Amino acid sequence: MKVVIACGGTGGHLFPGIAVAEELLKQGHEPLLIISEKKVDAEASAKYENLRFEVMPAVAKPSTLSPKMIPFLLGLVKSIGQCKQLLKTEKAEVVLGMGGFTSFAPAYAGKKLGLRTYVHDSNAVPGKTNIMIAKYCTKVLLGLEAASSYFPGRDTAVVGTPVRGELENLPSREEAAAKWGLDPAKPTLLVFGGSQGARGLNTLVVEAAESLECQVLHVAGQLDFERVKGLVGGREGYHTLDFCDDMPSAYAVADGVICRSGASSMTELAYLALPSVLIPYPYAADDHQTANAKVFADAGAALMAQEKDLDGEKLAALARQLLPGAPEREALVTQTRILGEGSAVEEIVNVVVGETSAS
Ligand SMILES: CC(=O)N[C@H]1[C@@H](OP(=O)(O)OP(=O)(O)OC[C@H]2O[C@@H](n3ccc(=O)[nH]c3=O)[C@H](O)[C@@H]2O)O[C@H](CO)[C@@H](O)[C@@H]1O
Repeated sequence: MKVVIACGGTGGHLFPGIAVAEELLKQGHEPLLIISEKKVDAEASAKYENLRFEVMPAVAKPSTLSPKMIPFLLGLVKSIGQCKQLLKTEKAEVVLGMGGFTSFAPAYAGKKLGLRTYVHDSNAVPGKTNIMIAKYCTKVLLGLEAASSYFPGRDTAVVGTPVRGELENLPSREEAAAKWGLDPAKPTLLVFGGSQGARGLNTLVVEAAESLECQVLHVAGQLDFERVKGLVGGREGYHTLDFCDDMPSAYAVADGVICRSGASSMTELAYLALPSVLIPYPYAADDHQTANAKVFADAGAALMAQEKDLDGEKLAALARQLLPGAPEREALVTQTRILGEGSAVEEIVNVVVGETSAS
């Protein structure tokens, strides 16, 4: 079956799309991934030589009264035309949008051509674009049950969020520690701020680490890397990097994680049963990262704190609970593992290739 997957713009849309494409390929189907012109898409897709990618311009929607609205609408019309052409040339049978604005034109074009069309939303509070796209879709696929109420009258299915295939086989802790110049025998925290990094979180972690007895692998993000490196100085057992293109090795050395509550990051934590402190990105649309983090915190699968309520000392007290030997750690691991059960990739592929009629 020929399936076009629109998934660019951010790691949180791209990696789940790649995971679905890899499974489709394994099952003998023919996926094609539409990604955006953004650097993050080019970098992340480069290592998947087995997959076919098509770059399409995607412009984020400006606010309704913005003067940018007219060029945006013209761009959108053009983009829909290009997508229709691509779907026809590709002889696509199904369109799957992994969410966000890069999904709009492909999903709309697919609907107009009479193809089965799906959109996936991984957050507890779905994006406005996805709510808009939903009316052109055969079915809306959700990462978290909490999002169902935002799609009244639509056919929805809670399928979870796909995890990248490369996390199936982590390197050994020893190999991973050697890669980062860390000691495999020492407790280790992994810190990252989503695919775009996080200045406030970075500062808090550097402060907290001063009183923690553990190593730190800190992915600071490209924009904040030099500043964080300066703050850390030559501290032993503290490895800072700008972007991590080897998350399996990063997770393999970690006993616990401090990160934002983006849906893909959280899905990976659950899949690997890693305990975490989740610090929602304060400016995320509709505060959806707080809603995401609450799902894990309410299940006892993670600790959660707002950036504004934290200082170095408070964060250190939370992070200590993630380290081996801490009495709280075992329950967090158990609950996280429960949330990681089931395979979203399989469920999505079953829906996408299994259904036969458009609604
Ligand atoms: C600020 C914001 O609005 N972020 C949203 C964005 O997430 P964003 O893409 O920022 O974050 P996610 O947590 O969903 O995904 C991050 C992905 O990037 C990977 N990674 C991260 C750092 C790194 O150095 N290398 C690397 O590979 C992680 O392993 C993960 O797979 O889309 C998600 C899906 O709609 C939302 O849930 C997030 O809330």
